[in-house]
Amino acid sequence: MDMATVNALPYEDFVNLLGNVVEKCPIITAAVWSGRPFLNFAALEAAISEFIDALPESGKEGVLRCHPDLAGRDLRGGTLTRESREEQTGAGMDALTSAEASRVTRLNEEYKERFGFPFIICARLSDKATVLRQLSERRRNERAVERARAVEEPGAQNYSLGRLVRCGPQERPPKCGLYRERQSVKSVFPSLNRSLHS
Ligand SMILES: NC(=O)N[C@H]1NC(=O)NC1=O
Repeated sequence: MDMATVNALPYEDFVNLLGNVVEKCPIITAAVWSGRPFLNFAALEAAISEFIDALPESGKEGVLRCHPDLAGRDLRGGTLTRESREEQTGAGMDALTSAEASRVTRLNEEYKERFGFPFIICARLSDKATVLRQLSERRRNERAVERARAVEEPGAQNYSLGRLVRCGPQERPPKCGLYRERQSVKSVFPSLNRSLHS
């Protein structure tokens, strides 16, 4: 989908399509909608980043809290968003041994107890060894350090912004962040085109 199409989307379609670019935080998409028209992909990406960066620390922590635990009850109970399920299963979170699952659960609880928000990692860029190692290491960070680390963590990846919106020919793929990193647009464009014009 190109930027002209994105810019022309009515509010409802804009939020229906891009509302989960930051996991379960459609308010971010609803807020940046008023920034249309976006000159290019980078401008849309920047608007999302700037909204998150402008949040008070409590707001940033709220965005972090909207993310499901890795290998948590949402995965076990089948209540993850489709995108989170793809990400977590892609990192092997559904294929842990019972010892690994117990360790992830314990470390997740310890992490949340210390920081007040869940451990966040870009599962798409990780495997279960990376998840276990980072969870074990990062739980010892200072709070402010870890909050910044979590916010900057390459996107906990639903439909990536780059997957929904085609960068211009000269544009670089978006930086990672809490929203989903670039994917190949072709892989979803036809279906999105169908969904928008169904
Ligand atoms: N806790 C956490 O990182 N969850 C997210 N990460 C990711 O890539 N998908 C998720 O569900």
